[in-house]
Amino acid sequence: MTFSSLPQDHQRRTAGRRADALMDEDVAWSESDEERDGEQFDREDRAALRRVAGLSTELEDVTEVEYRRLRLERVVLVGVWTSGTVKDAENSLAELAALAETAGALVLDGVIQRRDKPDPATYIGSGKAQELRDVVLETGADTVVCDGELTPGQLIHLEDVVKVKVVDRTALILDIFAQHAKSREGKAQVSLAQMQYMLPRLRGWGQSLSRQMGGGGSSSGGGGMATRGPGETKIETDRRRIREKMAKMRREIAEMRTDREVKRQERKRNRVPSVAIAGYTNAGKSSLLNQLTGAGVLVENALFATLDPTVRRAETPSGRVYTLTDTVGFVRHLPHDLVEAFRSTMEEVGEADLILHVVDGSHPAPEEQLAAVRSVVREVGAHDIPEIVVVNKADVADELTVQRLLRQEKRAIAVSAHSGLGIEQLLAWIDADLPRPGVELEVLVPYTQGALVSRVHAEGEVLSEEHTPEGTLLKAQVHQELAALLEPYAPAARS
Ligand SMILES: Nc1nc2c(ncn2[C@@H]2O[C@H](COP(=O)(O)OP(=O)(O)OP(=O)(O)O)[C@@H](O)[C@H]2O)c(=O)[nH]1
Ligand SMILES: [Mg+2]
Repeated sequence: MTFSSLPQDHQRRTAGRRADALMDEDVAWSESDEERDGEQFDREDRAALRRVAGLSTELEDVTEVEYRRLRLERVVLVGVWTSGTVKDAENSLAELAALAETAGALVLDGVIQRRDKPDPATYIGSGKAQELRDVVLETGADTVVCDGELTPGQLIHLEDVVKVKVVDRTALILDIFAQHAKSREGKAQVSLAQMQYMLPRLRGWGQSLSRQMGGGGSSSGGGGMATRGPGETKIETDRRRIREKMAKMRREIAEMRTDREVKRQERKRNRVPSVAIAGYTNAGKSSLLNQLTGAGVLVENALFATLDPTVRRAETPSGRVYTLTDTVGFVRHLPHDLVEAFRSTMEEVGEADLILHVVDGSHPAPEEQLAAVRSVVREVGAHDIPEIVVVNKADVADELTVQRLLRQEKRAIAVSAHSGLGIEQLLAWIDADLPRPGVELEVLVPYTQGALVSRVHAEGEVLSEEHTPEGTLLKAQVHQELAALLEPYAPAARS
């Protein structure tokens, strides 16, 4: 069953509105109990009611639990503007629109209400909620998306007023992640976050359901519809099953993590420096990875195109080898459950030697994006890792914005992952910022040990190289392990 098909609160639906909508009344409905009670419905209401087919209060499989999936819906956006300028509020709603479209919805309209804080009962004020109902009717929307995380109560109450499905930003982001996750680990992480989100809301919706189904004040005397709601016991059972499922999921994720951990440890042991590409969603992280390494990672003008970290081997202009990791994009108000679920993935960022923080220079509010990313990066404990701010899309960005960012950020560079502008310099910066290997030595490596020389090039930093009759005379900085291997070739005088 899907919760999205829960009956709207039709008992309390007043008639009279839009009598014209009844002109093409569906015959099936003219025979319903409610109709005989003299109630009339809007076309949207009827459509919503009709979706009830197959409604079951039984949770067959908790993984099937739906939490208002948002796909191919016709949506109206609504935001509460509490602080900042009107421009900020509009940007936020524009981002919500991009998110909704990424989830596969069609955005019909968007409204913002100026308030000190969201209404505790209905998110927007009750008067505005009525206006929103009108917008819903005018546009023929079947879903309202709120630009925030709503309490279970707010979701229910607002649904009561607008009479269509209401979802919040968190559910929307979870939905996009669910659609985009490809790896087993990614899918499991999203599922876990969805269940976490669902848990408190299950109760709310359960109550709503029982109120609707057994609800008082029904003119049909409470005999027509089910008189028994799913009841607390039923909800408790569902919640327990979800919790069990979550525990199992956590164990599975922990196992999958081990595998990746092993690989990461291996890279660490081999002293391969790692560079993580982090940044706001759609900033051009994957494009940059492709530009820097020639990898064919999926690039899409959609939010959260990348959900699984991709690791690529790369080489600096001077020949040092490092790994470059593409990561999940960030977004403002990333649901906390999701941050938790993706913690292991984000730890890739947390353990990097250098972070390339990509920001879309053509975005109206790049500073906000930088701040949003940093707040999550802090959460995974990656705050003291050196960072290069990569102002991307310089080919289309406003020159003044780019200059402003370059001024504000300590170590920032303007590039275009498309045209290649600035990439050469960025590569040089990466080279310079990679951790220096610890041991400086001078060795004379016989030509029979060519492999060792190659390793010095790849893993260390060659300061000078000379080909003598006896072998390669190298002055280089290398890590401990390599230094030990080179030990036999150090001229006795110097060791
Ligand atoms: N004009 C311009 N567009 C760019 C540039 N780099 C990336 N884009 C576009 O920006 C969009 C997002 O690029 P991606 O590389 O997928 O961005 P991402 O940061 O990996 O996004 P997610 O994985 O969704 O978080 C795509 O439409 C790219 O073509 C650039 O330098 N200039
Ligand atoms: Mg990407």
